[in-house]
Amino acid sequence: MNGRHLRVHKRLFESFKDAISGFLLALAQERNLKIQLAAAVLVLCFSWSIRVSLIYLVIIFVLIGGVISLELINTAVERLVDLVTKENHPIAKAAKDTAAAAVWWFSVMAAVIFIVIVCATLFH
Ligand SMILES: Nc1ncnc2c1ncn2[C@@H]1O[C@H](COP(=O)(O)OP(=O)(O)OP(=O)(O)O)[C@@H](O)[C@H]1O
Repeated sequence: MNGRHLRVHKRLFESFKDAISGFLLALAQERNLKIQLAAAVLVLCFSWSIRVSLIYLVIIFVLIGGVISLELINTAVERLVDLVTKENHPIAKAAKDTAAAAVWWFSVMAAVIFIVIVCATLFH
């Protein structure tokens, strides 16, 4: 392996390390993220117990990934807003509330899709 390849691998490894430490920091600081991860474990256990099909399981993993990813982006927006201003500002509020709305929308849609999957599995 030459020097250029080693550098590329090192950079890749560093960015994985940064992403994992960002995730662990958010997990330590955000109650919502802990709740969502706990809910994800329950959803996966329940899905396994009713023997959902492989394709439904893949969809459930995508939905869980979507909720967690959006929560992490929401957390990043909150941090950025807090960095920009400590004051009460309507635009700061709009930014935080809009980011929170993104999580809310995806979570509601994920819950609806999960209910459809459960019904389709139990009553097909
Ligand atoms: N600088 C600000 N100016 C105006 N309103 C703000 C400001 N910071 C926060 N808020 C309001 O307070 C709410 C809670 O903000 P906070 O930063 O405490 O997020 P949070 O409670 O950690 O949110 P979440 O539960 O989504 O993690 C925001 O959604 C927003 O409506």
